[in-house]
Amino acid sequence: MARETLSLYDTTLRDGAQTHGVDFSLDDKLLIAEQLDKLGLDYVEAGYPGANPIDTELFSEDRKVGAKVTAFGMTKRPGRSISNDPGFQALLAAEADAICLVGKTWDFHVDVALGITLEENLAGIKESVETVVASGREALLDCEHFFDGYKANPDYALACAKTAYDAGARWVVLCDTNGGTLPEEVEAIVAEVVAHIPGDHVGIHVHNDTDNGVANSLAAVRAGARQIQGTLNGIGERCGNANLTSIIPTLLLKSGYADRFETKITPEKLTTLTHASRILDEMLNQAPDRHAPYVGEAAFAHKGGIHVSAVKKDPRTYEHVPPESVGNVRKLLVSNQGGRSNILAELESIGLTVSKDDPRVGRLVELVKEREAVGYAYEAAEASFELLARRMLETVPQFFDIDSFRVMVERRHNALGELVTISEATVKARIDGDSVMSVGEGNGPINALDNALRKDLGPYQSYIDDLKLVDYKVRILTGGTDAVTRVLVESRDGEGRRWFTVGVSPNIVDASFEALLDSINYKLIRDGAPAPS
Ligand SMILES: CC(=O)SCCNC(=O)CCNC(=O)[C@H](O)C(C)(C)COP(=O)(O)OP(=O)(O)OC[C@H]1O[C@@H](n2cnc3c(N)ncnc32)[C@H](O)[C@@H]1OP(=O)(O)O
Ligand SMILES: CC(=O)C(=O)O
Repeated sequence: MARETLSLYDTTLRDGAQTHGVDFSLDDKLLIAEQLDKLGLDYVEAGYPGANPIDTELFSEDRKVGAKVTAFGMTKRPGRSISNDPGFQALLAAEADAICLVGKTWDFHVDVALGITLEENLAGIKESVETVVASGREALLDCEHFFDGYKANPDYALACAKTAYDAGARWVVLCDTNGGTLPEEVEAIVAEVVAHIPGDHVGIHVHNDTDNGVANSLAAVRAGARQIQGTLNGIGERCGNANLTSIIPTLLLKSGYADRFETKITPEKLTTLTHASRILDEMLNQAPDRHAPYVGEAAFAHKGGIHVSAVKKDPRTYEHVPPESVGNVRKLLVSNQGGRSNILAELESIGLTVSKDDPRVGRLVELVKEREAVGYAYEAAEASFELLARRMLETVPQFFDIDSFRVMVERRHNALGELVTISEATVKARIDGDSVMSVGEGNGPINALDNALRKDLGPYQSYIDDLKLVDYKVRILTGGTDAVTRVLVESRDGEGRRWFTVGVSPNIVDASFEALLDSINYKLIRDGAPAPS
């Protein structure tokens, strides 16, 4: 049976820009638009020309990509002609393939927000859509608050949508603007709309205020809508928009959708999904959501020993889709929830071949469990696990020894009379028989200690010159006087490789020092530094 076409419309760069804490530069927008285009979206709504200088500049040039570049704006201002409406003129001046207008469809909003009659609003929608069509661009109408409007006054909400369709809108998009509608309501209302407007002209745009953004979009498709609007990672106003990063793989990989519909996203393009999702986070300078469906780091991470044992036999035992189909990877975690299978899988991934029956594997499992019981967390610190395993399974060089360290924090007035806090650290190391003393300063005691430790490692210095401490996390594990501190350190080198190490101690400086030492030793081993003579 021939599959029906579904149109995918991305509004990361417009509704996503309305996310609390998100500000895109022009370059950010161009980079994300490129990713969306690679992924195979039909429309990229790139912004709101006239609303701010970045969006106006973006639409001042022809930014041709495969997807239809769409400019967003509102229907004409009440009481003004279009020629006398600067906002509408900015839209018409935009270099865009399509123009998406937002129009009021809830009688309450027409009354309260616009303060005009219901007829005036209908006339505004008609004239606005007709003007876009006459300009040679494809027109879409985002029917703002459609579902709330339909519940309050179905005839009027439908009349607004129908007016836009009759005026030539390619898509009439039903919006759950306040995000409070539930899937069963969406399904019932969309089914009623498609009795009046053909489904292949009806779209859905929902917000996630009841955590039903994805479910509502799929409900609309089941009821007959054929365009879905959403954003990468579900960013957007308030609780976000429908998450395309979840919707897209669901459409391509799940029966009931994959066998009924086709989109421009091929299985090959789908493998760029995880990358696109992470690039957006990187750009927004935020940690990716580890637990995000399909693309999160934990989406295919198996921790329970029973799971790992079965996944090694056949991944389908605990995975609903293959991770590689969305460009993600499987992770088999080492932790106190694991057994021999977890450890063997991790050893294999770091290139250590050990037989399943080797007694050292059992000892390593026990050691991991003992250390996790006192606060270590190896699933988050794979480099520290690798050091632990290598030390048990092979001979690891002792590159240097630390004889002692001292850290000092002093608060005092400087020569200008200002109150300043100074941190200084001294580290005494023995390297190849030589004693080396280094002093470091920093913006805090750990930074000073890190600087001192990495200042002079003699013959090993060139191996760690490009090592950078990029993240540092502290967690107090038990309360009261018995509290221990766990420190997780993320390091990166000049080749962009990242690794995580852990230290645990009742003393935060000691815990940090242990994690820093692991990080340096890991780098020396990975880069093949020679053992001291
Ligand atoms: C559901 C959505 O996400 S819609 C998109 C929301 N996104 C944004 O608002 C981001 C970009 N917006 C902006 O930069 C500004 O709001 C602008 C440039 C569009 C308008 O700025 P201003 O002219 O200062 O107006 P302001 O933002 O204060 O108020 C919006 C005006 O548009 C009117 N309006 C709102 N929706 C519509 C509509 N669909 N059609 C016509 N007019 C509308 C409002 O009644 C209000 O008019 P009023 O000032 O006469 O009361
Ligand atoms: C248009 C839009 O973003 C909304 O109604 O939610």
